[in-house]
Amino acid sequence: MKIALLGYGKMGKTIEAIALERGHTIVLKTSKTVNQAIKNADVAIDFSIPGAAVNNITHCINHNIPVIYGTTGWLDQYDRMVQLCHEKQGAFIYASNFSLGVNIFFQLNKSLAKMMATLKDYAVSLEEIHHTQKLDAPSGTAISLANDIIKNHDSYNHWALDQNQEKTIPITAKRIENVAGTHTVTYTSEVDTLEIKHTAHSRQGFALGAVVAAEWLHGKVGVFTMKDVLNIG
Ligand SMILES: NC(=O)C1=CN([C@@H]2O[C@H](COP(=O)(O)OP(=O)(O)OC[C@H]3O[C@@H](n4cnc5c(N)ncnc54)[C@H](OP(=O)(O)O)[C@@H]3O)[C@@H](O)[C@H]2O)C=CC1
Ligand SMILES: O=C(O)C1=N[C@H](C(=O)O)C[C@H](O)C1
Repeated sequence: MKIALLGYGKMGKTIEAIALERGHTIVLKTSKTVNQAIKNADVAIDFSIPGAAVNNITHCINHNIPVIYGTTGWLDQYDRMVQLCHEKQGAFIYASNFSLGVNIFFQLNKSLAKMMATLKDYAVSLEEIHHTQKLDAPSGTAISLANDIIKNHDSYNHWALDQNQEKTIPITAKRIENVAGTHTVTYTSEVDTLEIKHTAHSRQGFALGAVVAAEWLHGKVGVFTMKDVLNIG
């Protein structure tokens, strides 16, 4: 496949290496606003900045280029982009986390939330740890985990960063040099604590997942998720 990389930073470079290993060609790599050169691509993979989301996704969909979207911190515009994709019969996948491990962790989190919903003595909290260059907090993955708990546990209807309020899942975001991404979901009662945790050892898992998603999306029309790509859940 001919791939356009929108955002050529830490993730863009990791994706390039994996895409080349898997026999793909990189026809565009840019850290600037998307331009006409994208029209040669079979698929675009975007790991850039939240402020570029609407422009980059719109540009790709208007040029009939399927989009794999990994940038986090822009979800207030998600429904608008989904609508555009349907209107133009484009192809689009957003995932807060493309790694296989985290997508299995998402399923565990949902099952655990269903089980814990009847055990009212336990309070849930989330912690995410990332490298110090990360622009957004909480992480997109932590937001996905929190939203999945809210859907499956009737004691919660909001999440909030560093706040303990009624019916609200508190999220703590820590920034430590060189941490690729660690997420922990904790249920605590007076008598014990139950935790599930995912630790990324590098960016390889995210990058491989994004390339696998691009291979899967090529030739399809519609809005999909990693659950469709990995056929889980
Ligand atoms: N979904 C997932 O699985 C994962 C998601 N992410 C997310 O991906 C994003 C990027 O992460 P990371 O690679 O670590 O960040 P980096 O800061 O290393 O890279 C971002 C790149 O985007 C460039 N850029 C800035 N403006 C634009 C624009 N308008 N169009 C295209 N590129 C632009 C930046 O250029 P310059 O430096 O010149 O400003 C930079 O090269 C983040 O939102 C992060 O949360 C990260 C890992 C996994
Ligand atoms: O910025 C990162 O690095 C990461 N961002 C994603 C997120 O916000 O959840 C995914 C992963 O945790 C790494």
